[in-house]
Amino acid sequence: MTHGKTDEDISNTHLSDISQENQETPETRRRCRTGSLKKQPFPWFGLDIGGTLVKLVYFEPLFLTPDEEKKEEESLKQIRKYLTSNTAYGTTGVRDTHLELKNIDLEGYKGNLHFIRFPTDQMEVFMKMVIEKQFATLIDTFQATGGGSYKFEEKFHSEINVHLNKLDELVCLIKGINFVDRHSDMNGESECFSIQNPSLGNDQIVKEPFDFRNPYPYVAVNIGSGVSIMLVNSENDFSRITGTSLGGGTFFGLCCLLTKCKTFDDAIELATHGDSTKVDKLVSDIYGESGYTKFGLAGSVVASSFGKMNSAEHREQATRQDIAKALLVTITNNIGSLAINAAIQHGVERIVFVGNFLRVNPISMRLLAYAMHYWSNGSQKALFLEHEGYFGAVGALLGNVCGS
Ligand SMILES: Nc1ncnc2c1ncn2[C@@H]1O[C@H](COP(=O)(O)OP(=O)(O)OP(=O)(O)O)[C@@H](O)[C@H]1O
Ligand SMILES: CC(C)(CO)[C@@H](O)C(=O)NCCC(=O)O
Repeated sequence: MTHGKTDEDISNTHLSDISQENQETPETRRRCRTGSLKKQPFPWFGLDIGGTLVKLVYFEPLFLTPDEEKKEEESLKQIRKYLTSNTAYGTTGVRDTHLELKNIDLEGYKGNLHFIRFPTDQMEVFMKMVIEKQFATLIDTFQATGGGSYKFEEKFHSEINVHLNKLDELVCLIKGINFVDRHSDMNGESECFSIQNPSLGNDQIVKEPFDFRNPYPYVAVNIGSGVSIMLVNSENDFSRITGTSLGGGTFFGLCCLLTKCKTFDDAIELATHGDSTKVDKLVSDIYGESGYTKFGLAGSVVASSFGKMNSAEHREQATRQDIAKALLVTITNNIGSLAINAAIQHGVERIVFVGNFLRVNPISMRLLAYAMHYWSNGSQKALFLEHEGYFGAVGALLGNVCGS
């Protein structure tokens, strides 16, 4: 939970505040006189430097006019080629090709939007790439959001002479959600989906397209390293209502600690083959099979997460897979509980879950969908978006120095 915060701390934010954090340099002022992304020189990037992952969104313009083609410097062509012809950068950078948005319209240009991520602790490698691939000869300012835009600002400036133009992470997130939802069905798929029959006992999910064109109000739950929960009243009006430090970073961190797994994908793979009931104490373990009927707690409900691990016998029986699954269930259910309370408190029906914790993670999606349905008697609905953790970076791309 967000501890020690007063109502005054929970401030309403407007998208027009997007450039409040900007510390303009003479150069950024010069470049943005016109107030339009279109007038920014290519390449167009949006950077979201999070607590665990950096997300980089790159707009690849198609169909440049002959004049623009002629003017396109050789180094710009090289950047375009490097980013669009590779799917891996160094040993840790990945381009999520399945998320590429083709032929989208941006400020009068048609182009493809590419989605790239790498671990935040590999920032040195990214900065080396910026130098080697001559990004810095073409742009001197990255539109950047996330806590790392503050943390790394000085390093970028002093080491590679690149400015980070800081944009608020939650403003970028909401702006990015809105933009991607409106542009992504060009690939023939619905960006927004719910989960069919989430109560089914297995971890497979069947996605059901959801029309997100008129979504307001909705609760947005961003599950990154930590979790932020926002009430979104309209595209330009939202507030952060609560959050929790028990997020994706907690799952991954504890899983590394307890199972010795090395990657997030391995942690999810372990969980896929685990049985959390070997680790958690259920209501049936306390009350017997019938559960605590007087207060509607079925025997299958978790009474105490990790509650069996005080017993040496149970510890011996629990596998790495069981522990990974119990961790995933624990963290997911806790987030689900905060989300449903927030939605009920504010009388909101739609709860949109985003963030990279949901990457390759159908188990959590199903659990969240089930929990929203179960705890609200069907009146609240969990929604998910295909581009999961990339909305902040998209918002940064759109929110150039002058606002867009
Ligand atoms: N390849 C990966 N490496 C590490 N974590 C991953 C990976 N893929 C998914 N995750 C999960 O996603 C989480 C990070 O999500 P996300 O990128 O949305 O947040 P962030 O921006 O880094 O964090 P925050 O917003 O709290 O600063 C990790 O904590 C982990 O649970
Ligand atoms: C600190 C941020 C906003 C960084 O993205 C995120 O990790 C978060 O919302 N953490 C939870 C903080 C809290 O509300 O307890």
